[in-house]
Amino acid sequence: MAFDYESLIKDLPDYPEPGVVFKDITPLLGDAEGFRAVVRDIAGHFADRGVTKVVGAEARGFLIGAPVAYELGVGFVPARKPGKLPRATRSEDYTLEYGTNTLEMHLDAIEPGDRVLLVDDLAATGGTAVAQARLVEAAGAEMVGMGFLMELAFLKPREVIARETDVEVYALVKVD
Ligand SMILES: O=P(O)(O)OC[C@H]1O[C@H](OP(=O)(O)OP(=O)(O)O)[C@H](O)[C@@H]1O
Ligand SMILES: Nc1ncnc2[nH]cnc12
Repeated sequence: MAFDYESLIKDLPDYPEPGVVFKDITPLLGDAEGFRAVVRDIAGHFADRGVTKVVGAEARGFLIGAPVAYELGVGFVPARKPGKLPRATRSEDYTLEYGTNTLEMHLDAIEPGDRVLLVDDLAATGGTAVAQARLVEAAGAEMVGMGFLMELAFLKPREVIARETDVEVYALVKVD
């Protein structure tokens, strides 16, 4: 039977600002069986796509993206908030449900010919995913898919992502 992810994702109304219902995944991450199921489900879904790198955004994208990369047997590339990566970077600005931000990636982290899977805990507006897709494409590599634990479907992230790239978007939990 499929794991009941939703029972371990807690809703916090009006966090971090009024009107936003924050999805807290820390109970799921803290559950050995649930955490392993998330990682194996996303990695298994993309296992036969020739992925050579997994990209994940600071901070929650690291928590799921890095173990998915390990499970797939490929490298992990961090997309970080400004000023955190020590060498030359590319950067992209983006908007999200509660503000704006910038993500940076090392110039040499991804090469032409790489086949990249993006992994994150959640797609809300889709802005964070689009910023990462732009960084991957600017490096001359190919996006092969996006895997999320959760999709806030009412914010229509798939529409925003589809304007940028036609890769498959896979989400374990859909919130309408
Ligand atoms: O689809 P979007 O509207 O772009 O939102 C999704 C992003 O928002 C959250 O990260 P956040 O920027 O809050 O940073 P954190 O992981 O450091 O908490 C989440 O982990 C996703 O990366
Ligand atoms: N509602 C939400 N809950 C948790 N993380 C988020 N990132 C963007 N929107 C979010």
